[in-house]
Amino acid sequence: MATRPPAEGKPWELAAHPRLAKGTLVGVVVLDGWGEAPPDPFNCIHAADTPTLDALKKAAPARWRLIKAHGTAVGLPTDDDMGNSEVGHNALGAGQIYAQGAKLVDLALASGKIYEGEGFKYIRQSFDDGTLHLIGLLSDGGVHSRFDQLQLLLKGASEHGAKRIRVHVLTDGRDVLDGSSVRFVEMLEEDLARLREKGVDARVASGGGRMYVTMDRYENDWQVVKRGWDAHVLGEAPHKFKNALEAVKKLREDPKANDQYLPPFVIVDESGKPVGPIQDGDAVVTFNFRADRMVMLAKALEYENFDKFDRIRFPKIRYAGMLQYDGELKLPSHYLVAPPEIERTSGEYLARNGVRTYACSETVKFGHVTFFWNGNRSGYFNPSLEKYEEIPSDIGIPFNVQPKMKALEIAQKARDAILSRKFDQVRVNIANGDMVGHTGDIEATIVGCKAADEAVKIILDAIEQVGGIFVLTADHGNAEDMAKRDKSGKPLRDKDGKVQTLTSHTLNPVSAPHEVSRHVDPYVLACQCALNRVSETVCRFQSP
Ligand SMILES: O=C(O)[C@@H](CO)OP(=O)(O)O
Ligand SMILES: [Mn+2]
Ligand SMILES: [Mn+2]
Repeated sequence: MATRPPAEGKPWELAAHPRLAKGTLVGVVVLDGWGEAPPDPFNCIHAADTPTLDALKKAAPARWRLIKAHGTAVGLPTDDDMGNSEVGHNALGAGQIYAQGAKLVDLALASGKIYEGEGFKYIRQSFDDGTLHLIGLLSDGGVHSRFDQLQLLLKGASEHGAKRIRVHVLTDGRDVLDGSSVRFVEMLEEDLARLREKGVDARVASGGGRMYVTMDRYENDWQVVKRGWDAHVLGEAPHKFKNALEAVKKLREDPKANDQYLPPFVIVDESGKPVGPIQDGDAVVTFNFRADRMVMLAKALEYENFDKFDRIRFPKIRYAGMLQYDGELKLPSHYLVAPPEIERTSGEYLARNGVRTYACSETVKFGHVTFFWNGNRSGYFNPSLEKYEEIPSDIGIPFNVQPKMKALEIAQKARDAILSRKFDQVRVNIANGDMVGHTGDIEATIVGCKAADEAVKIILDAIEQVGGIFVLTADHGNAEDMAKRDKSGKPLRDKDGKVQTLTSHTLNPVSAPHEVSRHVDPYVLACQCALNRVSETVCRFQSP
């Protein structure tokens, strides 16, 4: 049980809902990456055939409202920050807004407190005799990491005694434009050159594309992490270069190259020796603040007993995460910045009130409706009341090739869970808008959105059969805008006149229902005026 004693004066018991009978099933459907934007050829949701959602909105337009899912509304540093799954599902699951990792790291860096914390003191013990390795996403996307934070950390670590630094870079192309890896590596190399002028031996040591190297999540494919381990830790990769700029430029010469999927590479010296494998006595920091895509690497770096792949060598290092990524596993045990303490989540309320819940998605989004939903805690609150079901995602096939993903399978599982009447809350994440949207393939994203709509129909039909209610919403935008735009909203074109593809999330709002029933007379959600209120309402609907 991940439950804690009640905070002083705050009982866990939920008050009865004024109108909704106890035992009414509540379906919660999160359409991942499904924002609201005007009709436009680059709005895949609009272009797709989505009769279920169209009918819902057309039948009762007043029941729908737009809610913000980006920026400060979900705890991000500024309103220029696009939404993402972690902050979206944290907000939905917790029913409250917390200053998120990005913001907490900003504050710790600005105040210098990051260098006074336990985590930094711990890794600093390696600075005299060992190397400091920084591993993370090289990007200013602000979803998993930020380039300016890496810059500050490099500067601060060297000022606090790091004499030898190796950076292991994961190229992005998902939260930022494809091809921008070259510019980020150039900027990083300039910073490292400045550090070298000051006598710090600082270099890039290895790298690869985030989706192919290191940053897998929810144990979808350990081979991704193994490729990263081999390059970062062992100094072994199929591609070897003299410096990182040459690496990304050369690897991008392949006409099919894509920053998200660059192969692993290591940087070698004149004699062909890797410049920065991780050795006994070194310090390692994973500088992403976001949890999901760092947990697997953190396990490989921290766990003595580990059988997911053959590590070949398990160096004795001092390892710290930028944040602690998993509050239940306390992983990693050392971290530079304390994560948001997401307390009293709806999942915990439901468990403490005897409400039975079922959560389901496919692997690539499974932790969104479990781990993120529960405030970045793995595991159940009360296994006798909860069932979490994972549909294995396709491995090794890009999602634009299989854009329907597992939408149908998720819907069928949810339908069975609803009709079984064994659960009071059934929540799912349907991944297509987001995962196919990230590929930048417009045709495929349109197919994916249609599949998501079909899945919604199956789930809502089942809810209707048992007389339940539903909350249908999204965590942030993605598929509704696939074009990079100028300030006036006009699509930007590259030098060949082609519209620049937007693979990232957006700043667009998402829709959420005011009222949550297709058939029962309207139950106006008491306090659903912002994303952060949805889950609180879900709790209250289910109160005994
Ligand atoms: O794939 C991911 O890691 C992010 C984008 O970086 O997407 P989401 O927040 O939807 O999971
Ligand atoms: Mn998402
Ligand atoms: Mn996404």
